[in-house]
Amino acid sequence: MPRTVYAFPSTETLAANLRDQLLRAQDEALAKHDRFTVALSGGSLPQTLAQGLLAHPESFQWDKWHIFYADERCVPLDHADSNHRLAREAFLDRVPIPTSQIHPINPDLVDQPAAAAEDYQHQLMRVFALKGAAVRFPVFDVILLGMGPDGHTCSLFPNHPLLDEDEKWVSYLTDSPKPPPTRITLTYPVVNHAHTVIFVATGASKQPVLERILDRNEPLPAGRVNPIHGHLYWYLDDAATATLTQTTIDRPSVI
Ligand SMILES: O=C(O)[C@H](O)[C@@H](O)[C@H](O)[C@H](O)COP(=O)(O)O
Repeated sequence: MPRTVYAFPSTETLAANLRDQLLRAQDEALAKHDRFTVALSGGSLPQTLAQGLLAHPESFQWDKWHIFYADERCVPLDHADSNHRLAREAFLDRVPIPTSQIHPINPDLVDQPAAAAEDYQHQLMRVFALKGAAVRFPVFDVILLGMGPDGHTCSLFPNHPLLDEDEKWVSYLTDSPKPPPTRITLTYPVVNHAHTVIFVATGASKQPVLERILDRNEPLPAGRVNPIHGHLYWYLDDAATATLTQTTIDRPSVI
């Protein structure tokens, strides 16, 4: 798997370069098929995306975008803990993606996580409409991920049995060590079939976990993201990377 680790001097420059990469990914996707499929996580990611995307929204073909969530908390869609609400407030409400192409969890199933995960897999199946038995997993054009201080990504937490899921596209958990406890998440096979996976992590608080994952190759959940046919990018800032000593870091000229 090809891997590129970028460090930028600020969140602003990171966001602008990320926008540029998403534009290239969108154009590449639309040259192949008539849609651009993106999965988003929560945390600070939607705000960082907003900083880049909303500065030049006219560059994008929003009517081709399909938004899914890399993970979601099983709460009503307008709840303060909802990743969908976070993304809407950050940028989705301000770009013309057709509502039918933004895919939150089914709000009627937030009290039934197993059914919510199954329903979400069906939402994915409808968009990806896989043909042929050989195609087992959807291929997202881009999956955008954050990473917690414990190395979790999506809702894949250290030492959790979900790390071994190799069949389902979407799983659920009721024992997330980070509240709220009940969530659904994309599984490794889906993340690792994506065309492009991008981690975004900024700030000095990420130094210890980045040392473990990038310098020491510890198999924490984020470190186990390994796209089979795709490219893995780390979008980091100088603060996050300051203590890395073993990792080759690309410092592109910023746009
Ligand atoms: O579901 C969650 O609990 C969060 O979404 C979480 O997974 C977040 O993405 C990471 O902790 C990174 O968060 P930051 O981007 O804020 O560092």
